[in-house]
Amino acid sequence: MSAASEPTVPTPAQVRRAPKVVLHDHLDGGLRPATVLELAAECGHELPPGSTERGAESLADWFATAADSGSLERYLETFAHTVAVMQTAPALRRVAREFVEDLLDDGVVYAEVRYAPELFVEQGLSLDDVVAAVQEGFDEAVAAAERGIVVRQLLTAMRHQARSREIAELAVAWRDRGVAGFDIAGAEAGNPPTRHLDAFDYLRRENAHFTIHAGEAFGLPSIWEALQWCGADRLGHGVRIIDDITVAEDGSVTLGRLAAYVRDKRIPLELCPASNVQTGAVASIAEHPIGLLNDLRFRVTVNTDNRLMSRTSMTAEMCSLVEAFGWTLADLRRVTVNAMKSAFLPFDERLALIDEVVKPGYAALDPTLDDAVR
Ligand SMILES: O=c1[nH]cnc2c1ncn2[C@H]1C[C@H](O)[C@@H](CO)O1
Ligand SMILES: [Zn+2]
Repeated sequence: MSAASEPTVPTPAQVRRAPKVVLHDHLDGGLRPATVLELAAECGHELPPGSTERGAESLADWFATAADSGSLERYLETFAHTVAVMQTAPALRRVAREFVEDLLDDGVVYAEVRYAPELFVEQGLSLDDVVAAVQEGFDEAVAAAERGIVVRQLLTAMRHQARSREIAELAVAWRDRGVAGFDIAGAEAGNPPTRHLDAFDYLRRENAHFTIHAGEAFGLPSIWEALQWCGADRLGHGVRIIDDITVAEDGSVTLGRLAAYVRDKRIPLELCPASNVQTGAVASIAEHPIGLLNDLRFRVTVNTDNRLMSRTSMTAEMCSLVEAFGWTLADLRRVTVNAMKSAFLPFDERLALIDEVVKPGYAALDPTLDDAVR
């Protein structure tokens, strides 16, 4: 559904050029396959059998196929091969720099990039060293870019581990040096958000921002805990909120109390369609709740999650939504403005990006686009 009077169904070329905002994109899920090969050779990491001989294309296939597992746990196993090659400062810097170069190529104008610093200390880096190396890589790419892009880090704690308070403190220590917030990730079942209440309490006392992976591989209780016990600003995925929405045969829709709360409070949903299909959270893009959630005016945002594992990009995600749901340029603009409104950036900076970058970028694609953004 579109707010424009004459809906414009965008072409893939228009989608590529459209300004994009990504709030949920993992650093260790977005390496270039060729870089994985080179870094693995440098550090002696053994990749899946045959990868080195068959080259980057074949390694890309391996990641996408192995991640296409129908289970979050098996999807996450593929990260062993990216995490292993990111254990030095030069490797982290390179991965971070290339990550931003690829975002630029994809038309992204604002990105929050997350990763778990605790995973990169196997060879002696401190947590501070890790954050500094990633920031250097981002800064290099931003400085070299031909157009503007704003990039921030989100520091993730692994939910099955016990370092969340420490990582939360790290996020606060780096808050004025490129880190915009905090997150927890990893296997959701058996590791509820309330395991990390101490970290979340601390962050709230520090007036800091955080999102929580919730409602991806586990359902409503996880979303409820993330919001009502932990105080999350946003939901990483949150797709299972659909379980609290009933559509009757006549098409009328009833929201349960939690779904109503999420919509009433404008809680941003960091939806990642391609990733959800791979982990089995949804059966197909066409059946993804994002179509209904967008129609019902939840605060929907579109994200990639892991570009390598899900063989995706913001352009690809948006094109798949245009194809599956007939989304127009006005729909793409709405989710982009939604994402920018939901960013962990100061209000004036968010507003400036919406007014000076996002809206003019869409107007350049279609000057007739209705100016009223829902
Ligand atoms: O979609 C996800 N759900 C839960 N955990 C995830 C997802 N994508 C990546 N991760 C994990 C694997 C990474 O090593 C970690 C930090 O980026 O976060
Ligand atoms: Zn994720």
